[in-house]
Amino acid sequence: MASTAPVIMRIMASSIQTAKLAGGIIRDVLKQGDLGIVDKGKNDPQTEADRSAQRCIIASLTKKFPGVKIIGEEGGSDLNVCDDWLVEDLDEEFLQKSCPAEWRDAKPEDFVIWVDPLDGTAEYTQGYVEHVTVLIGIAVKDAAVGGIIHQPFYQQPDGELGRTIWGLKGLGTGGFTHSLAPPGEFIITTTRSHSNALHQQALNAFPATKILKVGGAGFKVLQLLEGKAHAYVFATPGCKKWDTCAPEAVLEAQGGFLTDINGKNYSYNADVEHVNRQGVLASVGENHSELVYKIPRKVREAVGV
Ligand SMILES: Nc1ncnc2c1ncn2[C@@H]1O[C@H](COP(=O)(O)O)[C@@H](OP(=O)(O)O)[C@H]1O
Ligand SMILES: [Mg+2]
Ligand SMILES: [Mg+2]
Ligand SMILES: [Mg+2]
Repeated sequence: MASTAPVIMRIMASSIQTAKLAGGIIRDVLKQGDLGIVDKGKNDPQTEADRSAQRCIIASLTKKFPGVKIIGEEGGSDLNVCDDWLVEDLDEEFLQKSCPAEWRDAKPEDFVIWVDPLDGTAEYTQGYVEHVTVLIGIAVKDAAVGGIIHQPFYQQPDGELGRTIWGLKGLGTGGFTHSLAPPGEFIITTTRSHSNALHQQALNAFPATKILKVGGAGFKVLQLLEGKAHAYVFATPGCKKWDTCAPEAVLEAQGGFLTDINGKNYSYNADVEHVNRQGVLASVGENHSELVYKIPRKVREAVGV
């Protein structure tokens, strides 16, 4: 099965296993205590966990899929890793599923894998570990098609740490229970560490009954999927393609939308600009275009159409 399944199914099944190992590395760095924080820019920390998790993910996926382009947040990594960090196995349960017809013939050169080894780094360094996710996004040509969102610090009912959520357009999602957000309320989830005046102007335009400020694009999209919020608003540049590729694919595989603040999906081919200049707007579905029109024109003009 493993060697005959379509490439996209093998990439997804391998990414599920790889995200789990990366999650273990992230827990280990925290346990050992020295985070090795480096500032990449204003409000843009990188830790030993970001660096090590990226090496594990990119080394494992490069070895398994040598013809596939992989782009990681932390830049060029040393792929010479110990055997313990090389993930060989595929998630067998996922491999049993049937590949949607539209992706069956996609070839290695059609893919770009966008890797955010640790989403929510600021929160990780501040102890809000439940906001942390590992994101592996799978694009085919321009579109975000598949995604893995792994939560290293999610506590399972049996006490085990870690949960892995996946989504593939045309197939569906797995690893969590989908819920609808409370009707009669309008709850927005948004950044807790990258706000600015422009973003605040957009937030003020929504009739929100509650605003949740949490870290990470992955965690915010999980809040939409689990019915904790109705919309994710980030009306300024700052997020990058590795932040949104996996969350977009998982959310849209569940019937939601993740777009820029003009309602347009981003492109995820290998040549695109990494920054999502037109911000992020995500919702669980039915009224996405109404949300787009709530954002003031001034904000829209400031980020460019
Ligand atoms: N102004 C900014 N500068 C740098 N990174 C930003 C940013 N705004 C958002 N991001 C990145 O987008 C992701 C989600 O941000 P937020 O938690 O504020 O919603 C984070 O990913 P990382 O933690 O992977 O770097 C964060 O660093
Ligand atoms: Mg970062
Ligand atoms: Mg990120
Ligand atoms: Mg990151």
